[in-house]
Amino acid sequence: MSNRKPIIAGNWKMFKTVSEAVSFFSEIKGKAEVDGVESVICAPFTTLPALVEAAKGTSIAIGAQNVHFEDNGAFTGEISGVMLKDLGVKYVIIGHSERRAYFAESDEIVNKKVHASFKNGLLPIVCVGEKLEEREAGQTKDVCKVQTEAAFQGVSAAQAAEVVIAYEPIWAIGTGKSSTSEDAQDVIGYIRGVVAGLYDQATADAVRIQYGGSVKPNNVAEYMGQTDIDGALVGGASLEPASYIALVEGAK
Ligand SMILES: O=C(CO)COP(=O)(O)O
Repeated sequence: MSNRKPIIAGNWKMFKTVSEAVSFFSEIKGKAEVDGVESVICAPFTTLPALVEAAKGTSIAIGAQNVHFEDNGAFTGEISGVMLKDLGVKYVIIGHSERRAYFAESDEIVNKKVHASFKNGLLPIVCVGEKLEEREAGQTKDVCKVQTEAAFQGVSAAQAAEVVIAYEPIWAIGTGKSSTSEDAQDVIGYIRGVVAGLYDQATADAVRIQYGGSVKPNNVAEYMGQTDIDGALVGGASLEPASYIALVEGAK
């Protein structure tokens, strides 16, 4: 039905110095490169120049974990899409639940960042997902719908087709309590339907949707076996070279 290319993205969060990042990369080079699977490392800003350099001539893409929505200006401590593009970064994670929770990132800011990404030739990985109490209250799909619709506001169909969505139930992040693959498929299939409602079925069929939350080498294949799950956004298990390589291999 679709020819979506599976995409495994490691989200290192606030881990690794430049030398640790370069050493990691030298170990995954040639290994976390599997035909038919896209491999992306989303790393701290400080490591990006070295990683982009190390990734030259490989099929591994480099991503950032945040971007400011303005191109430049008096925004102390922020990094813009212009700066990331200049480095050679391809992807940027937007709206991770940790940024929503600890840095007051609203749906509106997420949307502005999605626009800033496209303006600067970066591809957004937009994170959506419910809190435990929202899940228990039966609000999972409603929460994902609101977050997805907000993120895509004013985004053209051609751009939308290039967005990667990461469905990350917050209660599954870093807890070892992963969603079952059936539950993840249920929500991700629903999110695809939300995109179809905003655009059309062809656009929705083009969008890649990852699952994230305690994905490990031993469960990645199970998620990948589901119709609508096109990859994984992985925190903890992306930090060790052998584990990251196994994730990419498991996504074949
Ligand atoms: O937040 C995540 C990826 O963005 C998931 O983290 P873990 O894989 O450590 O649960």
